[in-house]
Amino acid sequence: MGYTHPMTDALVPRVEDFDEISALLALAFHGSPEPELREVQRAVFEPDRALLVRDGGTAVAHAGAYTRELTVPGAAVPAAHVTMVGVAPTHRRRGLLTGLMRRQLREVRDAGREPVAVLWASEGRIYPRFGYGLAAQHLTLSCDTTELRLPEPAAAEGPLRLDRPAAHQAELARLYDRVRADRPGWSSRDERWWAYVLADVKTLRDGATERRVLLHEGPTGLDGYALYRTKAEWGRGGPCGEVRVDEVVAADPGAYVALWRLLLSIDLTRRLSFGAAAVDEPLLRLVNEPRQLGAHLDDALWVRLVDVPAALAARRYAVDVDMVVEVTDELLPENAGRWRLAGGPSGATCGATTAPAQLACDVRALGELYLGGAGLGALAAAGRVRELVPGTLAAAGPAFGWHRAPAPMEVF
Ligand SMILES: CC(=O)SCCNC(=O)CCNC(=O)[C@H](O)C(C)(C)COP(=O)(O)OP(=O)(O)OC[C@H]1O[C@@H](n2cnc3c(N)ncnc32)[C@H](O)[C@@H]1OP(=O)(O)O
Repeated sequence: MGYTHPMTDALVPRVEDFDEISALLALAFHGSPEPELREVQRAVFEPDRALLVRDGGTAVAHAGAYTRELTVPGAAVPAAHVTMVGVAPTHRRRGLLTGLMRRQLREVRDAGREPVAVLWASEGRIYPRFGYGLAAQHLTLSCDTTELRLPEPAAAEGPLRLDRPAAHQAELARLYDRVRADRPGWSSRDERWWAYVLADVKTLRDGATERRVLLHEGPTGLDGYALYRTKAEWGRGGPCGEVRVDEVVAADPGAYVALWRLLLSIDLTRRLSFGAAAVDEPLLRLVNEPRQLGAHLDDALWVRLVDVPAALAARRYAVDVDMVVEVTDELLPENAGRWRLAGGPSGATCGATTAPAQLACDVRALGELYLGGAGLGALAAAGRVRELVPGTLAAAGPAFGWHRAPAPMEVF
């Protein structure tokens, strides 16, 4: 049986189809189906949220979603975490992805539970056409640690312990949840997600050690942890090993510095890499030579407002804002029209209005602004937001910002 139109032909797979989906994604991402990784991914797979296209019985296109919360400025909102998107090389550029994205967004919208969708894109050019805007960037650090010093501690730093991460899952989860509340871009992690995050697939270690957790004890218990591994290397000048940091979570500045002090000075290592640094990572404000952090800017989260008024009302705003915005949305026409947003640091409302608009933009620009990481002024300067009433940008710009930059953690 061949396919005719992916909007109608995409099926909701069964859990038993996972191996086939996994093989399709390995094909699309140029990997080989790897049994240990497959089991880790199977544990978080949500078949009832997935869409699978078959051609003559063979899986040729897939898109999935995870049910998680996303921290946004001042709140956490249910968000469809879109994932595992792939089309077989033999079936690309025939509109399969377009059909899957349209159907997925329609289903999320009609279910009415998640006002936004969020994803990591393999390539930035794929998702804007579906209304996704680049809402969060991140830094990858590649440092020569011999060039970096941290300030001496003002007071004695708490004790540090090293252990196997899995032995501390519940403690890590409690701390993560405490810190997550104030970090737009972090996603909720239930037990399954913690198992996913802590899984340490051997074939993905690239010659490095197993993953370790570094724990910092504050006066009232655990207040910081780092997940990392090391890789031994020897050169003509002697040891030149590498520290590979996956995650640093600290509820207290003292814990943060203590963790980094150890990570930056592990014996026999000379380099450190960290792929999940925030654009406003405190380390940039601590080291004596920020340039030597070797920071590289990358795109991270792409956000799509699925229900514009519900999404805009769900986040908070840095300062009071009251304005009317005219929105266009080709894929979800319910979002198009004029919306009055009235909000501030303690909450917001948003509803349809016939009042004249002060700003105009497409739904993608709103996705870009949603986590507080993109400037309204920058979008206006790019011609992507139009100021219809002079003065609106200056008044509304600060409202859409936030005191912390959005900073995603794991790639999902
Ligand atoms: C959230 C995630 O999982 S991100 C991971 C995405 N997956 C991958 O990168 C794996 C490898 N790539 C693929 O599997 C496929 O190429 C996909 C999924 C990116 C695209 O699937 P397709 O079915 O070929 O997309 P489709 O035919 O619907 O293309 C729609 C439009 O997007 C464009 N487009 C799609 N993918 C790309 C791309 N990678 N680069 C540039 N343009 C692209 C097409 O040219 C087309 O444009 P047009 O409408 O102007 O003709």
